[in-house]
Amino acid sequence: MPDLTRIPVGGERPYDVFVGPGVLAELPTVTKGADRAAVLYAPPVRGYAEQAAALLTGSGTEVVMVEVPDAEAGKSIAVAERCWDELGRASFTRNDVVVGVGGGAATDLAGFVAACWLRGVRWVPVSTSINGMVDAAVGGKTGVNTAAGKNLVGAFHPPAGVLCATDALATLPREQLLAGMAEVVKGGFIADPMILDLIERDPAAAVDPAGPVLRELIERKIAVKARVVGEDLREAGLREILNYGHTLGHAIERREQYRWSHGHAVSVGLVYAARLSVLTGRLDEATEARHAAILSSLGLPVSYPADAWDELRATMSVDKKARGRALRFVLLDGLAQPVTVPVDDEALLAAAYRSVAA
Ligand SMILES: NC(=O)c1ccc[n+]([C@@H]2O[C@H](COP(=O)([O-])OP(=O)(O)OC[C@H]3O[C@@H](n4cnc5c(N)ncnc54)[C@H](O)[C@@H]3O)[C@@H](O)[C@H]2O)c1
Ligand SMILES: O=C(O)C(=O)C[C@@H](O)[C@H](O)[C@H](O)COP(=O)(O)O
Ligand SMILES: [Zn+2]
Repeated sequence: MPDLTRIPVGGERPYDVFVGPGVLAELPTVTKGADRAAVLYAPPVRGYAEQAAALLTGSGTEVVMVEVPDAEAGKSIAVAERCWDELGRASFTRNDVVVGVGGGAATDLAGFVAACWLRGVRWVPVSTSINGMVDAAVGGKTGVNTAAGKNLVGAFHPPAGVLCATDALATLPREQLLAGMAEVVKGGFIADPMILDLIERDPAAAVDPAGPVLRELIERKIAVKARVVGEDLREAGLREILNYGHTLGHAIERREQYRWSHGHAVSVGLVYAARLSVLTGRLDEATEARHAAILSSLGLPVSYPADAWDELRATMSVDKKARGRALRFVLLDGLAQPVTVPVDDEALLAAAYRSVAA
């Protein structure tokens, strides 16, 4: 029997997240009833996608394999259109299912392809990266990037179930594993401080894919996300807290033309958001200092070039939380007390940037 944890996600279309080694065996159950499955994957996880395909074929499902460009290069309308062509060629119907295998980029794309095909077919992310497991695969936010910015085109389309393949972490490049920890740390600051305690106690154990601490951290962060998206799928309010650190983070990703990983950009964005929380009179400096200390202990970046501010500030204006001309930030009123507030004081925004300016 595989050692799996089940984390339920509520809301109008509830589903389960399964976490653990051997979780792929659940795929035929989660896709039950589909005549066809399109398995979308990027080259680094081809072997894993082939295992998924073999299981589906073995359970009587016809499989179409669709290899997509890796990482952010796959999150484009052009790639999505190629996937829809494949679904058309395979005569995909509303009875069929899209399976996305890989990191957050592959599952964001797969979910978006599924959300649009026939105005919405079932989909299942099989997540193979930390970022994917603790964040991207859970919650039904799907989408692609455009020239205007990150994730600006997409849909809320909850999956039929989520499989977090912790055994796949053995092949995840170390840098990607560490990058994924930025979203885990985010979860600690906005909702579950035990995450921070566990990392501070032993940062090396926290990123050991063979040890129990990383598994606990993954499950804790999934539980945070499950609680939030179960209550507010469409980001009408509460869900915005999951964007802590992302206003600046997304701007950095775009400025770097996605050569920086999402997690690295979010890491800098978290330090910035913490400083802004202090400057707006909300957060104490000790909690602010924990941000950079914890992120640095995991080998994550906490600074960015000083001369980039003007460009980053301009990009932040297309952040999805903005309303009219006003930027809105997720800040902390204290540990695990996130709030979304408008900040229109340009001097304050620039002053907060000095905390990350290298
Ligand atoms: N939808 C959401 O709610 C949400 C949440 C967080 C992040 N995201 C998105 O997720 C993306 C970041 O996800 P990511 O950090 O997983 O990056 P990624 O998907 O780009 O994966 C990073 C790299 O690791 C490779 N990889 C993944 N799993 C592997 C494995 N087991 N073995 C070997 N290689 C493996 C990938 O192919 C890629 O080369 C961003 O596009 C971000 O916007 C979305
Ligand atoms: O699930 C959410 O909601 C999040 O904000 C989680 C983020 O970590 C994630 O990067 C998400 O893709 C960002 O969403 P966006 O709407 O700001 O693009
Ligand atoms: Zn994120």
